[in-house]
Formats: sequence, structure tokens, C-alpha cells
Amino acid sequence: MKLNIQDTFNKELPADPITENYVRQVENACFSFITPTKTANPQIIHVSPEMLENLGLATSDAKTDEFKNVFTGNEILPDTQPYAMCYGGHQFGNWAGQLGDGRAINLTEIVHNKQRWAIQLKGSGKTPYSRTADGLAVLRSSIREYLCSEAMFHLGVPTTRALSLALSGDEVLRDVLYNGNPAYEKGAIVSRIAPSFLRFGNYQILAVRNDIETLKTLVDYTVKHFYPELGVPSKESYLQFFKKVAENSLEMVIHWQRVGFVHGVMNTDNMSILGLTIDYGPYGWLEGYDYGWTPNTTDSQHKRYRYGNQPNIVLWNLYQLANALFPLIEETAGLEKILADFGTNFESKYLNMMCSKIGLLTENESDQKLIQELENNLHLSETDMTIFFRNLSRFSKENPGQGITIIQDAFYGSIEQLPEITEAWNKWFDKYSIRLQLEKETDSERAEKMNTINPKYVLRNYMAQLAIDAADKGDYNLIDELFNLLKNPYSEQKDQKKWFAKRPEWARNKVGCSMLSCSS
Ligand SMILES: Nc1ncnc2c1ncn2[C@@H]1O[C@H](COP(=O)(O)OP(=O)(O)OP(=O)(O)O)[C@@H](O)[C@H]1O
Repeated sequence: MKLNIQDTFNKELPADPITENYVRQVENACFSFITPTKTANPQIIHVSPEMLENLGLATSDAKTDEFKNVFTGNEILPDTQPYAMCYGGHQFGNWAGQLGDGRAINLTEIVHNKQRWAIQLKGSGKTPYSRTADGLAVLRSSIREYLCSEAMFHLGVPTTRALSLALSGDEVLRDVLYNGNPAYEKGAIVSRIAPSFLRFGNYQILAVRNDIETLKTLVDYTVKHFYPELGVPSKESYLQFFKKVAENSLEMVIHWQRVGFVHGVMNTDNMSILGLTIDYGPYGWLEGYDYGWTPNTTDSQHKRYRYGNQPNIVLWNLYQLANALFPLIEETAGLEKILADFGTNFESKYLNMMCSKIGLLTENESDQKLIQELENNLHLSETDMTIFFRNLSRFSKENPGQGITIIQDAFYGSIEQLPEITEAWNKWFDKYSIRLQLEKETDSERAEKMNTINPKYVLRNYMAQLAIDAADKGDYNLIDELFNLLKNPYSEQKDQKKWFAKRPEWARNKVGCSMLSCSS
């Protein structure tokens, strides 16, 4: 196995001088060197062929013992020095102090085809940042991260990726969701990959500690490697850096809203500095279109991270990053302008995105109202987001009266006895049909475009749970089936009809299928 190793993070940034592994506050440093904990009986259960290729590895490499050992933390690649990053964060709106990679260990960085990739193991043992926890991950949460991060990539959403999913062979004690009692579960390790795993919290912790020198070093490092177009360090380039991060984060959340992804824990330690979706914990996919929905039981009271609030939270998190970068910029006007622009840019990008979901390619002043009325209707009764938008592509602008029949499959309950809902939909379809007359595309041309924006297959919460239940019994076929299905989320896959269906009723209130907690 040959990887083109080119470490920068642990070579160019200040390291924690202590190398023993015990929990501590780590100051004046960006990371601590740490060796992953060896596991009892590692076993690779799935590998992403696309990520193998991105790293310059062959399929045959993935079958070697070296691969298994390296990507489960049992063997260290020559000339590398694994490390855990130091970061802090606002959790549910409150400053939580030092957090850091408590169960993630960065192995190394590689460059292949001019692309830099950092390789990280999640669940490979305690680090100085583990606080009171065990540094481990269980199979169920690892399957969820592995499948969803690759699925998001194929949906066109900026995201961290995953290379492999492995069992550690160790048992991990968890306060299990199923019955509330602690129980042993199978331990697992995901190797995940991104150009960088830097988060807002990496900068925040340095600013809070008033360690401006290290903060500057870290920002300079980030710009040099990930935003090189911004040029040499200056107050202006730092401001431009913040602008880029704001733009990338906006882009990311617009995609989330487009596909119906609800992150669940948008704390500032889960906000990537590159605008990538990071930390697939208690995330979920919208089934019924509902601004108020969150999958995270830990957040069920305030619903801070509900679907409809995700864009506001990205902005809130950007305010925290602006505070952290302020000591390097020392003037508020520029930062405030970028934050204000986020709001305006969001409005227009969101409208564009929603218009493209319903096949409107030109702009018209009536569009905002049309979209608003559509969203109101979607909230009238439980309406499956994925099925609704996918089926809408079958709408004919000459036949508005058929609209309701086309979207029928998306309703969870019957609306036959609810004439006011039928009427609201009929009215909307009439307006939609009139609006479509202004577009030059034929029905089939519009359908083709809509089907590249509205996915047919997403990782519904119950689908991941079925794969988890089977894997728990040692059957990994469903992981493979879903992994392959979700590689082509926009294509019709004739033999996969069963995955284009509403959530089955048994899954409505089943733990894991609709609700998850942070502590997985
Ligand atoms: N089992 C664990 N052992 C040690 N630290 C943990 C564990 N679970 C979570 N943490 C730490 O708690 C903090 C917040 O947890 P969160 O659930 O957001 O992260 P995570 O899922 O572990 O990781 P990541 O954000 O890297 O995907 C992080 O600092 C994380 O490293």
C-alpha cells in the first residue's frame, strides 16, 4: 500500500509538548500527538471504492492486512505521527470550553492528483481531549456516519467522506437508547477523509484563551493551504477569509435544505472551516416536510437545530467565528457587513434553489409567493418531501387538475376527507401551471432538470436502522446495497423500487428510525 504522505498540520503548527495520554487542558498548541489504541480483533466490513481511488489506492490494497491494521489504528504508517486536534465550541448556544478530538485521531495527510486529504479515524481510543468518555464508537453510529457521508457526496452536498468501516472486535458500553439501560455494543471505527477537519471551534478556543499568536499561526496555515487565492496575511486577507467561510457555509446549508438533511447538532465544534458537512451523529432526513422537525432527542425541548432553523444557526455560528477572528482584524464594520450579507444572500439563494426544485429556471416576481404558498401547503398534512418533489416532475402544465393525483403518494394520511387541503393544493397547482407557461421548456425537459435536483433515493432514517439491525447480526449485505443505491440518488434504479417509498408505519416512533440522541 503506497500513500503519498505529505503532512502539514502536525509539521507547521505548534504541538502540545506533553506526549503522555491523559486528559488535560492543552494550551498554546493546536494538537497533541497520540497513538491510536490497539483493538481486539479488527475486521473491515466495507470500503468506499471512490475514496480508495481518490487516495491513490487500488482495490487490492483494501484486502491487505496492512490496510486493515492502518485503518483501524493497529499499525502506524511509516513516517507519520498521528495526532488529536484541540478545539472548543458552543454547544446548544453555550460556550463549552475545550472539547477537541475526544475520539478522533488524525493519521496523516496525503496528496494525490494534486488534492490534499487528511485521514482520520473515529472511535480509535482515548486522547487528551476525551474528557470523561471512552474514545470509542459503536457499530450503529459508525454505520450511520459511513453510509450518510458518502451518500451526501453523491447528492452533491459538500461533506467529509468515508474510506472504510470496520469492527474493532471490542465491546463498548453505552447507555442504550433502546431501553435506557447501559449495555455492551459492538465497537467500530470509521476512517474518514476530508481536505481538513478544522472546525470553527479550533479558532474559538485560541481566541477565548487570548492566545492570539497561535490563532494567527492557525489562520495563516488555513489560508495558505485551503484558501491560497487570498494571498499573503493581512487584515484584509483575514476578512476575505471570513467571507469565504461564510459563503461556503451558506452553500452547504442551502444544499441541506434542498435534500431535506437535518444535521441535529450544529454546535460550533461541528462547523467545518471549509463548509463541509461534518459529524454525522443524530442527523436525520425529513420525511414529512416540517420546519419544526429535529431527529435529536437531546434537543427535543427547544428544537434549536430543527430543519427550518438550520440557516439561522449557521449565521449564529458565523457570529461566533467572527468574534474569534476579531483580534486579527480589529474592526467590526467589515465583519458585520459579511454577516449582514449572509442574510440577503440566503434569501436569494434559497429562493433560487426552491425555484429550481419546482423547475422554474427564469426569474419572476411572483415566485417568492408561489414558493411560500407551496411550503404552507406542504405543512397542511404530513407530506413526504422526497416523494413530493420527485413526483412533481410528472406534472403537466396543461393539466393542473391532475396535480393532486401526481403527488398523492407523498401523503402519509388520506386527505380525501379534508376538502380544504385538496382545495389549497388545487389552487396552488393552478398558479403553478400558469407560472410554468412562462418557461420555455417542455414538460419532459423540465422533468429531466428537476430530477437532477430532487433526489429519488435518500438515506431515510429507517433504512439506516435496517442496515444496523442486520449488521448487528453479522449480515453486512444491506450496508453494501444501500451504499450502492445511494451512489446514484438521482437515477431511476428499476430493481430498487422499494427504497422510493414512504417511511413504513412501524418506523414512525421506533428509536433509531426517527429519534436519536447525541450520545451515540
Ligand atoms: N465516546 C467519546 N469519547 C471521547 N470523546 C467523545 C466521545 N463522544 C464524543 N466525544 C467528544 O465530545 C465532543 C462533542 O461530541 P460530538 O458528538 O459532537 O462529536 P463526535 O461525534 O465524537 O465527533 P466529530 O465531531 O469528530 O464527528 C467532541 O469533542 C468529541 O470528540
